[in-house]
Amino acid sequence: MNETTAADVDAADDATRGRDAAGADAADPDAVVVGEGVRKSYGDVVALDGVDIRVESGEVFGLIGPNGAGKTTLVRALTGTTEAEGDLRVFGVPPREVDPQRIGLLPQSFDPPERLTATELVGYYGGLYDAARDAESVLRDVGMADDADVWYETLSGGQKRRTCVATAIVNDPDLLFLDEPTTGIDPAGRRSIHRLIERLAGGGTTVFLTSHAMDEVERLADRVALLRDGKIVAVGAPEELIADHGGEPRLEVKLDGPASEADCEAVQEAIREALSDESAGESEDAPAVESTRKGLRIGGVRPEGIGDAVDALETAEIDFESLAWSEPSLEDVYLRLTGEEYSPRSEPLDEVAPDGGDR
Ligand SMILES: Nc1ncnc2c1ncn2[C@@H]1O[C@H](COP(=O)(O)OP(=O)(O)OP(=O)(O)O)[C@@H](O)[C@H]1O
Repeated sequence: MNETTAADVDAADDATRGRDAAGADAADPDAVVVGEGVRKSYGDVVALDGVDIRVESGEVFGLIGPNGAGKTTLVRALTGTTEAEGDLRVFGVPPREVDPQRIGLLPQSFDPPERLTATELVGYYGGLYDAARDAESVLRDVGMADDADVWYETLSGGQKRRTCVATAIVNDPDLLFLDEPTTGIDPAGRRSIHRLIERLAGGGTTVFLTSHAMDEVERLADRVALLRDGKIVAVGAPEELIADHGGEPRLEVKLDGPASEADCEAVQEAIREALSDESAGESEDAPAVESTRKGLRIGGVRPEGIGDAVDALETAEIDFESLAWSEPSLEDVYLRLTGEEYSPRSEPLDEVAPDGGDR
C-alpha cells in the first residue's frame, strides 16, 4: 500500500505550483518576481489591467508611470499587502508565502512610531526578523550616522525618509521594494541613497524601484517598465527605450523670445540648402525647426552637426544668445509614451558667439 507522507504532499504541492524544494521557480529559475495577467480593481476603478512582469535575480528594475497609473498597487500586490487576480510569484511562491526575511519594503506612505530615535526605530524593525543588521551600520549606509540619536519626530522630511529606507534594509533582504525612496530628500541625500542602491545591487540584491525621478531611474535601473492606466506600455533597458521612443537629439537656440514663423522657415531653408549642397542633389530630410518659448529648436542635430546648424543660423541672420544641445533621455520616453508635454534634458554648451567662432 502506498503511504502518503506530509513530505509527499508538500512535494506535490510544490510541483503544482512549479517550484522546487529550494524555493526557486522551476518554470523560470532566473526570475525573482513574475506576474502574469495581474488585475486589481477598487470598485469601478481598474488599478491594474492585466500586467505581465518579470524581474530577474540581481537586477534593478524600475517602474515608472504617471500618478494613478497603478505602481503602488503593483508593489502592494507583489508584496502580498493587497490581493490581486492573476498569477503572482515571488521566489517561486505566492507573495504571501515568501519568507519575510528575504523581502524588504519601503512603502510610499510609511508612518513609524515617532517617539523613538532613528537607532531605536531601526533596531525595533530589526527585532521583527530572525536575523538583522546592526542599526548603526544601516544608518551609516543611508547617511544618517550623525543623526542616529535624534528622535524620529524631530528629523527633517528627508532624514525621516532615509531612516525609513534603513528600516527596509535592516533584514539584509534578497529582494528590496522601494516605492519612491528619495521623495523629499535633498540632492546629497539622494546621491547617498543612489550609491546605496548600487552597492546593494552589486552585492546581488534584486531591487524593485518605483520613482517619479526619471534621472534616478535612468541612472540606476537595468530595465524599466512604463505603466499607464494599469497596463505596461513599454519595457526594456533605459538605453533601448530611449533609442526606440526618446526622439532625436536637438539644439535649443535661445533668442530674446519665441522665434517667428518666418525665422523658423529661414533656418529650415538654410539647412535644406546646406544639406542639398553636401549630398549633391540627393534628397535628404532637413531637421525640423520649431519655435519654442525661449527661441527655436532644431531637431535631429548630432554633436558633429552643431557647426552646420550654427552656419544655418547665420545664413538666416538669426542673432542668438546661446545654444544648448540636448540628447533624448528617459524623461522624453516617459513624456512621449504618456502623451505629456515634451521637456528635454538640456546640456548647456558654453556661450557661443553668434559668429559661431567661439565654440
Ligand atoms: N485603497 C484604494 N481604494 C480605492 N482606490 C484606490 C486605492 N488605492 C489605489 N486606488 C486607485 O487605484 C489607481 C492606482 O493607484 P496607485 O496608487 O497604484 O497609483 P500610482 O501609480 O502608485 O500613483 P502615484 O504615482 O500617485 O503614487 C488610482 O486610480 C487610485 O485612485
